[in-house]
Amino acid sequence: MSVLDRIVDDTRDEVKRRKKELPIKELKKQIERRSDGARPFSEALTRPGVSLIAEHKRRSPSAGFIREGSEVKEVVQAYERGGAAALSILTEPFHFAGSLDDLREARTAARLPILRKDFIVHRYQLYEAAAAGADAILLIVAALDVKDLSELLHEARELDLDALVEVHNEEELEAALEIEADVLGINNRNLSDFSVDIERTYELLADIPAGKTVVSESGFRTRDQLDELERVGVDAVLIGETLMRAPDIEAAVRDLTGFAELT
Ligand SMILES: O=P(O)(O)OC[C@@H](O)[C@@H](O)c1c[nH]c2ccccc12
Repeated sequence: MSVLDRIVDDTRDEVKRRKKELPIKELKKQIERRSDGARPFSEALTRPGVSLIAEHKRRSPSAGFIREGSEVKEVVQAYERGGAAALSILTEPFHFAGSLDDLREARTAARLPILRKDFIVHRYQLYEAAAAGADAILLIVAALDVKDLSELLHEARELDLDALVEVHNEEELEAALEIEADVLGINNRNLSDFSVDIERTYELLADIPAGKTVVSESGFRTRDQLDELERVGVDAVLIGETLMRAPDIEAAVRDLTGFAELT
């Protein structure tokens, strides 16, 4: 069984448990009560230059603990000050040590739009995301069949959530285009064996029609790499590990975004 399959199985069990604990109709009430408006996620990615989606990730199956006991507030405020365009908050509990509380905390600590980074397999999770204050959700094509993918994408739109639809190969890209995803994520990391190859982005980019918003995900470290993405027309980049490991997070973000410090 691949790691992805295991995470998806764990997620299905966890969703069953949570649905009993807090029924979807309660989440709907919470969503109605939300007073603060949605923050535009996909718009934030299409500004000039490569937009940075900065990710909060305490641990990962490939790297183990990255920043143990990380304080969300501290990290996301450094991301915002450094010039990130949006936040990605890992909420998966068992393999990434994240939670929806992390997302809620990010929401109050910073003003940037937020992506709920998780393994979405059930509509319940969309309602959870909206209730916790997410502006966007991740849909991983490798984890879903086309019918579920399409239903989740449409239901997300009804909830005013943007969807980042993640692909890793041609076949997955075709599925994402078939369901008319607007925001496509090319994951350079293979979720079955964790190997990372940034070339993946350049290979798949050639088959993406004009008008789509493209995000390149995983494995980035330097400004030069981002310049190259900008040159070929990629809209945004998603970076986690490099930033979470940085001793001075704000400075690391500035180095990548070229965002000048105000004096
Ligand atoms: O930490 P990195 O190499 O900068 O990668 C970030 C992000 O792309 C990665 O965390 C990711 C991409 N797709 C995912 C799906 C689930 C969990 C995590 C991910």
